[in-house]
Amino acid sequence: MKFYYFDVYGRGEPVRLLLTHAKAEWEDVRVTGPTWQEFKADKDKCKYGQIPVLERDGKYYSQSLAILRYVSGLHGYYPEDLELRFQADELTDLIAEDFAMTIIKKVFFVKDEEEKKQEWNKLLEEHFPKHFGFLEEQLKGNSSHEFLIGDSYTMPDFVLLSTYISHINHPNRKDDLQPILENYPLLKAYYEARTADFKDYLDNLPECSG
Ligand SMILES: N[C@@H](CCC(=O)N[C@@H](CS)C(=O)NCC(=O)O)C(=O)O
Repeated sequence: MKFYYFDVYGRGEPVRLLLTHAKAEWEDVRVTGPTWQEFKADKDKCKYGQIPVLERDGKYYSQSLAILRYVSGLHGYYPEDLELRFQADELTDLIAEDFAMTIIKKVFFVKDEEEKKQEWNKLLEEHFPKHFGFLEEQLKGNSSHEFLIGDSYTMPDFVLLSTYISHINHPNRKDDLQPILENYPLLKAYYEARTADFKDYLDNLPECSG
């Protein structure tokens, strides 16, 4: 398998984490400049002119969350039970779209520095406490408290872990976010335990802006 994405965490990191945890055979292809223009123009590989794209056995797959579901199914992280599968989908959409993409849209895509600062402060006051609260409740309601669903990794765990890399422990953002996390003890313990599972990966992780 080859996973094509820019040299950022963004929409690609959950898939990278999942394939790493699964010990899958895969190549992390970080597309840049001229390679990107060439790849984007190739409609057989990059159907929608956007990445992430997954290549497997000569086929190309698009859309980050569809790819995530696909590799989750391949590697046993997508529950068979319909109710649990719904929970996995629900949490994945909540974390990937409502929690993480909102941060990107409200802050990273804003060009004006003053406006960016104001939006970031608003996220610190409202967005992070709200989403940390949702996640704390989910962990509280799960008998193991160690994972989002059941007692082992499922798809949304990789999405949540990727928020730690992109935001909560990111050198540019952790001083603002870690004090807020102190109010959510189960979530804090979750991040500590889960990142410990990825120690080697995290020690060798390329530093990206987000
Ligand atoms: N809904 C798509 C969105 C993909 C997307 O917006 N990709 C961005 C990078 S995060 C991209 O390829 N941007 C370059 C471009 O559109 O030319 C997904 O989730 O995969």
